Amino acid sequence: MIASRAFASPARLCLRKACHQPTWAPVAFQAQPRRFASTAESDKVARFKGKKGSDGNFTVTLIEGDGIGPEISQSVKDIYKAAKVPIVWEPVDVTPRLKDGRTVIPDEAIESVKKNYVALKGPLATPIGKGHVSLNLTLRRTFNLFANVRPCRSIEGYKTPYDNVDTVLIRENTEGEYSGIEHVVVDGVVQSIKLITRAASERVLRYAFQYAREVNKKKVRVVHKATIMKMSDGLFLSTARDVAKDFPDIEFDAELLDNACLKITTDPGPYSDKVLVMPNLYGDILSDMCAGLIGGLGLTPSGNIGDECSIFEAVHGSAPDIAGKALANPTALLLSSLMMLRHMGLNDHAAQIESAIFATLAEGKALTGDLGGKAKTHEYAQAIIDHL
Ligand SMILES: NC(=O)C1=CN([C@@H]2O[C@H](COP(=O)(O)OP(=O)(O)OC[C@H]3O[C@@H](n4cnc5c(N)ncnc54)[C@H](O)[C@@H]3O)[C@@H](O)[C@H]2O)C=CC1
Ligand SMILES: O=C(O)CCC(=O)C(=O)O
Ligand SMILES: [Mg+2]
Repeated sequence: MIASRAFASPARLCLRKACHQPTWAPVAFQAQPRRFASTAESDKVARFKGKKGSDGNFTVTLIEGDGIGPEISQSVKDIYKAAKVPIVWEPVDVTPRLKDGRTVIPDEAIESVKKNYVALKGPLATPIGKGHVSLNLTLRRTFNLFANVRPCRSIEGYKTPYDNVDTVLIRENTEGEYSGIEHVVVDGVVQSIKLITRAASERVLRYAFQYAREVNKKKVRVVHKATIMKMSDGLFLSTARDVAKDFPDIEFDAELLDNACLKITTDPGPYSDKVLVMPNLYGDILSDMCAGLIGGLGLTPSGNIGDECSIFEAVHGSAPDIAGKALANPTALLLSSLMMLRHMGLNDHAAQIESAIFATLAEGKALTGDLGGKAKTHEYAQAIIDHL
């Protein structure tokens, strides 16, 4: 089984006029370090699970996304209809708008997610260099989705050099290397600031420990480079050591990022009893790396979890190289939607669709091109429907 169950207004923080991208203040910046309070209250935070209407249906915001987004979203919609999942989709457009020099998500989309608490999202493309900021990151910051949970598990019947992958990466999702604080120092010299706060670190670390308990993983491991980034990763690591004291039932240790890459690709087995938690960039890269071990980005789901809203999306991007050709594998978005269903407590529907996905993959008759098959996106979705 794929492991599952798994706001503050953005402000402008620009150190120099030459800064070419709108940037953000850390969501919960605290100038003064503080001692850790008792876990009791912070561990009991309500994570809203969606809202059931009087007709018994949940309304869920749907952001279809760019590139392959509409194709894979259609597969999810078709399979959900066939499985009679009690969800009414509320599609929203997140085409960015410029407001006071900042890229913003349209108000209608923000209101929809705030109202429904839960959203499923296809990939959104980000221009390289100049152009709008990442809408993916913008959404995560807008809704304060502080933990990005990325499970990755070998698929039974689909052969890769590894048959024992079962990793869960939890990525700090609001700051770190992706804070977007960049400026030109002088011509030819730019500076990008990796912002780490104790508050945001503590929040995601606590979540990682709670998650480990919930999915019966024995250990939480911080992946870091505090040898080099002594202050930033150092703060993340020392915060982890403090938080670990509040979870005596969960073992805790730490590993350097480069060594973690070597060890996971050599033998992922020893990682199956652990939850790996890390700053933003490391989680982004390691999650694509783990996807490569099980058959690629077409297979790996994720959930962006906040205290109020949560947005579920695949690990992959808009895949412009295959967009519009019905070649995309919708499994990653589908599995993300199953994380969403479990988050909402719709476990039976999740289990039914999950079994149909894994039966279809194991049967191997209707695989998409990324898995060596010839099936079009909708043919693979139909095969899943036939297995329901
Ligand atoms: N969360 C999000 O919405 C993300 C958005 N992006 C954005 O996506 C755009 C494209 O980025 P890339 O670096 O090309 O990464 P990508 O993840 O879109 O694609 C990488 C490779 O994996 C393949 N691939 C990805 N998803 C697949 C699927 N479902 N089925 C079959 N093959 C699949 C693609 O064809 C490509 O060869 C960029 O603008 C990037 O910023 C990238 C990652 C995450
Ligand atoms: O926002 C983007 O363009 C890429 C984000 C990304 O790679 C990820 O969330 O995994
Ligand atoms: Mg990525």
